Amino acid sequence: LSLDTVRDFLTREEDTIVFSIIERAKYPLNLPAYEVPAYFAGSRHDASFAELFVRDSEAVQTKAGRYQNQEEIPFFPFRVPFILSPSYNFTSDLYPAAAFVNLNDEIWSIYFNQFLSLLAKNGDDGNYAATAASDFLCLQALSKRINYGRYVAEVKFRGDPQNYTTLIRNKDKDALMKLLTSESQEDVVKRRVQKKAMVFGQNVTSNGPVETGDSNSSQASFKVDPSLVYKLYDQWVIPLTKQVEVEYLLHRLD
Ligand SMILES: O=C(O)C(=O)C[C@]1(C(=O)O)C=C[C@@H](O)C=C1
Repeated sequence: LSLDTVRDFLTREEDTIVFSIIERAKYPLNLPAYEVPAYFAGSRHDASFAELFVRDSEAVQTKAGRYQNQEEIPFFPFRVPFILSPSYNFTSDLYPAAAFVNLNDEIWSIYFNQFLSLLAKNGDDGNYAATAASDFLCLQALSKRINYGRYVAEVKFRGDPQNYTTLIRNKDKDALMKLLTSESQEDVVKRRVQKKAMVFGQNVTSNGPVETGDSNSSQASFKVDPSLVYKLYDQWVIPLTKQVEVEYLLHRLD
């Protein structure tokens, strides 16, 4: 585990995030998937269709062993007596007492309450299950990336244990945030994801050159507005990753 390898991981995860939001943008908003039907209120199904879809999908993937690797954390943890996949002895580089840190609740809420209406066009085509399936992929990709802040923080702690230890003992969140921040790196990340949205989301035809999205071409030629992907990282993904890093560090000496 080194700063280079964790950054390589975050870079590769960008592809998954961009592809998954391009897929979600195929469908209109499909609002009924996110509302709790009145006839469910108070019952054990008191949740939106999208939530029920994620719960059941995660239950299947938990049984299949998906969360045996600590890199991924389910939104709805689910206990199973045994798992179906061949066993594998995952080692973890995380500090055990801090490994639980995650921001899945915040990710869930931002995705449904703030991001989705910026991504999907208004409308309802009834494809609720396909829509929820693509939401699930977006949520998994975002969760994996943001909660990977635990690994980034572990690397940073090991690289400078003395300074981090002092700040952790003082529970100085602001100073921890400052010490782990690299504004130049954040800038690289945001510009790169915007470019990925242009490259992965361009319209490809069999003849003529590949359209490269320069800043003059209209945004309508991209499947997802590249500036929305920039905003996703600028306002949510990077700040939440940093919050995960701080929370992890606060438990790093427990
Ligand atoms: O690459 C790092 O050093 C990270 O901590 C990750 C990250 C990010 O979310 O991309 C977060 C904080 C830093 O300011 C820079 C980048």
